[in-house]
Amino acid sequence: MTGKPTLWIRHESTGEGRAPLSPADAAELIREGFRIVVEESSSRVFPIGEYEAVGCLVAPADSWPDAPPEALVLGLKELPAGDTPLRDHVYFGSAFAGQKGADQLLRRFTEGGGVLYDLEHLVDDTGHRVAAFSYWAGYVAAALAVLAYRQELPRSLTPMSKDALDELLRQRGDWYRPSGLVLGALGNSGAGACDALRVAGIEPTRWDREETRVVDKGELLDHDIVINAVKQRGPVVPFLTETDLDRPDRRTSVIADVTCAPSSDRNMLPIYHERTTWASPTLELRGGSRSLRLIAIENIATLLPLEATLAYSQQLRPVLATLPNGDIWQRARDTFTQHLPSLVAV
Ligand SMILES: NC(=O)c1ccc[n+]([C@@H]2O[C@H](COP(=O)([O-])OP(=O)(O)OC[C@H]3O[C@@H](n4cnc5c(N)ncnc54)[C@H](O)[C@@H]3O)[C@@H](O)[C@H]2O)c1
Repeated sequence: MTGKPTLWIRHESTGEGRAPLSPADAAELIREGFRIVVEESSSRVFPIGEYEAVGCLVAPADSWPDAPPEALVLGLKELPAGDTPLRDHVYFGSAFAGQKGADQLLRRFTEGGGVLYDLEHLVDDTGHRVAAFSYWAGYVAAALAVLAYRQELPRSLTPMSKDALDELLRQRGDWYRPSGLVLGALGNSGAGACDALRVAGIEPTRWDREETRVVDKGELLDHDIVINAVKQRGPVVPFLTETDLDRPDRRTSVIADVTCAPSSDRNMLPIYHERTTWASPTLELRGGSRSLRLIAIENIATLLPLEATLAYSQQLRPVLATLPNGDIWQRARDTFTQHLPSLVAV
């Protein structure tokens, strides 16, 4: 890429309501000289007219394979299955950690002469991700944990507005107020989790690195609700293991794990093996009178597509503005290239 690329925002074939860029941020990039094409979408939280009104061009849903060669396709979630060669694409490709189908996907990029700029790997010079859905992931996780605690979790969870979620969350009446602990409280997800608990009338106990130098498991499990929003970069000593769940002094009855990485060596809560889902948001870890339920949903911020998109887009826009040759993009290209040699071995 040399000059500013055309940004081509694709429809999310997974039915995702979030988008990588809001109409307001698209308008800003257009003012900075970008040409932006937006595909029509039945699932996106913003109607296509809002993009059109700020000067974006409109294309039919799923027409990105025919985008002009200079276009940089921008999306969030996985592509529809296929084997056609791919050109430059920005999205969560999930292909750099040996995931299922990763080699085939990377091969499609090499065949098409394209680069996969993985949103997970857009990092600054200290290695920090430049855009993430963290705050709203923490918010939703804590909100669902409170609702699960109160046995008020809606049967089927579908995207909603923050007002609607907060309305569910606000404590009515003078019932017992559960206690809540947020692990990783000083981080982005942690901040969201704390805010959601406060909406529910719960002032959270906030633990971060300082408070977990030596983990007091008794104190940890003395909270009705525990939210794990910790981010670890290497192998860890877990906060809890399976046997801790049977401690007679356990008060905790709902754990929400924002981290959601049961098979990772960075998992601070090796107490479950499968994530939970929108269709089945809680997993019973212990039953009976001392029940314990877990919530661990990937892409959990999808429940609030508007807030999640606005926050994400605000972080991504200044990074997009540095295309094509900003350091972040150069680093992302290097990351892509570094993951290609594994293809030679297959
Ligand atoms: N489920 C989802 O949809 C979803 C979405 C976004 C982020 N996440 C995950 O949420 C987690 C947090 O992400 P983030 O962006 O908020 O990270 P962050 O870097 O903003 O915050 C992480 C916090 O964890 C703290 N921490 C690290 N080690 C700790 C320890 N041993 N004890 C206590 N605190 C510790 C850090 O000091 C920091 O405050 C990550 O694992 C991320 O992958 C999940």
